[in-house]
Amino acid sequence: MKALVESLKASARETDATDIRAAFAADPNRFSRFSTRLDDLLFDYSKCAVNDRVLEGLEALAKAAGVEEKRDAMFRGDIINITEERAVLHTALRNRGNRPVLVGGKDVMPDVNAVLEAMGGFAEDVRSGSLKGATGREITDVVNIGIGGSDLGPVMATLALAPFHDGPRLHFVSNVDGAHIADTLKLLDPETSLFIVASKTFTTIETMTNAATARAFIADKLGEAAVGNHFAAVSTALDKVSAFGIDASRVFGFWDWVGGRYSIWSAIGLPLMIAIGKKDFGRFLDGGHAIDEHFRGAPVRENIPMLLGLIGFYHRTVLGYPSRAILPYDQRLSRFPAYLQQLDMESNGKAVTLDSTPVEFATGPVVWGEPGTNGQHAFYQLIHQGTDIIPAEFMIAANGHEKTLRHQHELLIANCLAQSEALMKGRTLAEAKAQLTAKGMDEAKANRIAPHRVFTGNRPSLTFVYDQLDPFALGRLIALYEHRVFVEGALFNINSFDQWGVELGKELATGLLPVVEGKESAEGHDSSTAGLVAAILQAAR
Ligand SMILES: O=P(O)(O)OC[C@H]1O[C@H](O)[C@H](O)[C@@H](O)[C@@H]1O
Repeated sequence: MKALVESLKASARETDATDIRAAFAADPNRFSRFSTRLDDLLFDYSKCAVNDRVLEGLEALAKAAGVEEKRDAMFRGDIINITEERAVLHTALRNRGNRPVLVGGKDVMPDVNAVLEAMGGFAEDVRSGSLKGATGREITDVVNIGIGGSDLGPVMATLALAPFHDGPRLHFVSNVDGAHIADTLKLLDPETSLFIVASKTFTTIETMTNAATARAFIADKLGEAAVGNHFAAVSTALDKVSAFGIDASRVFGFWDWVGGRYSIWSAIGLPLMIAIGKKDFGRFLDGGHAIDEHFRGAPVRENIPMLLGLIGFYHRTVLGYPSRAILPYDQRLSRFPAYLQQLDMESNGKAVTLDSTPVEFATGPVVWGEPGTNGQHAFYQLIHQGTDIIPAEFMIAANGHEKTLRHQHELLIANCLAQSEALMKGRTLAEAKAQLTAKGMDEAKANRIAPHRVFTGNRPSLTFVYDQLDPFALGRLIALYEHRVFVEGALFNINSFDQWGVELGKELATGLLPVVEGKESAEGHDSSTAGLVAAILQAAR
């Protein structure tokens, strides 16, 4: 693999692959050669630093890394999460054709369908008002209490699908910071509120603490006996849920073969289903399934997640670009970058291979972003003229939902396309100077100012265009990125499905709590930690 990566570096150098501007000038068909479509979804990667030779090299790399075999092993239900000894089957949750999926010889589909059915019944009862609070009033507000994978997916998707939201109001509480739940509870009437405690493990301290606060809110206002009417839970740890006192009829399970950051398709999606209804949630699953079928069947050069992964690997590992910016020109995708941060960085932020040896090259990039056009007025300066090259990933709908505001949508589109054009084309020193002198600036001043107005160009970007952001389109987008992360993880030869990196901080926080509470001394901690604790305790009221 290392040798293949080196030869890709050489091909990029020898073929001037990073001179994207020259590639466009030389080939009027570049767009049609380096873009592909799946129904209304267009994927344009012509503004990336690729050419045929590079793509051939990347295909060879994918073969050598066994990406397709690894993909098939995932869909088959092999134990590919080797450190946790689990299958990885979020795809079974959206397996709309009901093709049998075996785990330990047993088809999981009947259980998957049973939970989906139960969620549907519960969601529709909440939405129709037939499910009532303890005092007989309808539910107007649903609060999801969860964090990480038990929060980001539902938050992101609920915002994304606002035009389809016709159920009760939704709120999300994740942070252990008491401010989060306090600010939320202020908005609620306990008689008409329903809390969903969402936690795969049902041990996460943030979620358990917030759930206890919510429980007290109901018990204090409506009495202990009312708690059951105002809570539901989603978890794989059903024994722990029953200990919390939530009735089995309001508990929705999932399985250890669903990773937290891949769990929006499972019962973790319950808040989204309550917001948009069972039918639209089904369309969301359909979108994910469409990508699964595409990922399994399409040849590499038409396979969007495969291309996305290969190009991602190429930019990151071969060309050494340290981060990628996710820039949806879609305000409703405002939390999509945060969602992808967990998906990508928790999956591929690893430095040990599946053979338990250190990796030989750079793995997952830093993932970040904000919706356009807002980002343009904040951090795009650095993307255009900073010293790092940051591949940008744009996404835009051909149609907004606001029919009477088509003009605003046209402005949005123009801005999105202009950014990728500017990143690719840039502005030379001669062009910058000519612009200044044309405005009447004298030669000496123009020489001084022009360098500040130079854009190197050749900054890679890729663009997704879809018809409109609806449940199907969102499901498709998420699944595309899931499989992209999979392809990159397969090339890195790492386990994309564990997350040991989050453990140490949790362990130390548990150890520090008694010190922060003033019950134990800070002895044994480093002087910075001890000094910070002392300062806080001194100021504590
Ligand atoms: O769903 P839970 O078990 O409460 O876990 C919530 C989150 O916390 C952990 O620390 C993991 O890093 C995440 O992958 C997970 O999504």
